[in-house]
Amino acid sequence: MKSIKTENKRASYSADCFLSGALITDSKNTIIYVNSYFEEHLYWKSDELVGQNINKILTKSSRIFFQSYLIPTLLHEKTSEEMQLIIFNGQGIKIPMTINAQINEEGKVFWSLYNSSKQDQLYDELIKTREKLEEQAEELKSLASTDELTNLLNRREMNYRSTLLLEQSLRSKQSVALLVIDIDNFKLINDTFGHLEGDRVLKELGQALKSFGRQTDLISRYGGEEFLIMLPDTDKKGALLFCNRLHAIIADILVDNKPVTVSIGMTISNTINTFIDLFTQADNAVYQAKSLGKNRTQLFGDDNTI
Ligand SMILES: Nc1nc2c(ncn2[C@@H]2O[C@H](COP(=O)(O)OP(=O)(O)OP(=O)(O)O)[C@@H](O)[C@H]2O)c(=O)[nH]1
Repeated sequence: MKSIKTENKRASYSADCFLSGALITDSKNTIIYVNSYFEEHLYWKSDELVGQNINKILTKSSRIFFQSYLIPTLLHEKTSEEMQLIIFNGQGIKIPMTINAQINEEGKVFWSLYNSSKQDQLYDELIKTREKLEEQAEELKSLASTDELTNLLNRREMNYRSTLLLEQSLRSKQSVALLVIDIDNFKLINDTFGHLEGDRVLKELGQALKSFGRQTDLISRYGGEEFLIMLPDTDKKGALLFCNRLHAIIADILVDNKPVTVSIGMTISNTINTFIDLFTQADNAVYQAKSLGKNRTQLFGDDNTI
């Protein structure tokens, strides 16, 4: 049995004691009750709202949502929880609110409204944090796959991408060209002009290769002064043309007013080559180019150099 004391205590509480909005509308969507939250926190006086259609406090998009979703849901389910609506406060400012509502048999709807601005801020912050983390992950990925000095692909990334590209090319029966490019007498540049000058040459060569190559070419710094390039969908003729032009643009890089030169070992894939096969062939070819006097391109398996 409830004591009289408890009953009295209950009676002294009302919807005005809660830190959330309470609102009742009738079956014609006319507001018939608002609690004091509306005056204290949303700057609406009770008599400005009671007798008015609920549309008075809803933004345009919220009205559409109210008519097309909320009311049908209430009629069908009798309750509707955690809906997001934007309402105007008495000063005309838009406030995001989370709504719980239930409908009774007479069609009266009992609304409880919670200000969700802080929740929205939290979502915003979560989204920003997630975007930041994604950016950082991208940066890390790029750092892990790029050579710091030249910004070209590093050896590990080149091995990975070349293997993929070669597999695709074998499937589509296209040939690829693999070039090993080795700067001539680079030790002499370092020893005579210092490591910083050597680094400048590496950087400039990296830039030249990048701006010269196509978007689909794989261009890497493979080791100290050795660069590896894979050209998709390229035959012997196209690759030789590429190498000739490469010698010309690299000659624009000067050390002590003299053009830098490179030796290039080149090979063209056939239908059964692996990446290791191709690399070994191009590496042998560059060795041959060096021994034949440097500053030239040597095609693997060919006696002539260019
Ligand atoms: N400045 C600089 N030098 C590097 C870097 N990595 C490797 N090297 C230098 O590159 C030089 C390569 O020398 P070698 O392998 O003898 O080749 P080379 O002098 O070009 O001789 P050839 O290949 O026969 O023309 C060495 O002196 C290395 O120290 C780097 O990141 N920066």
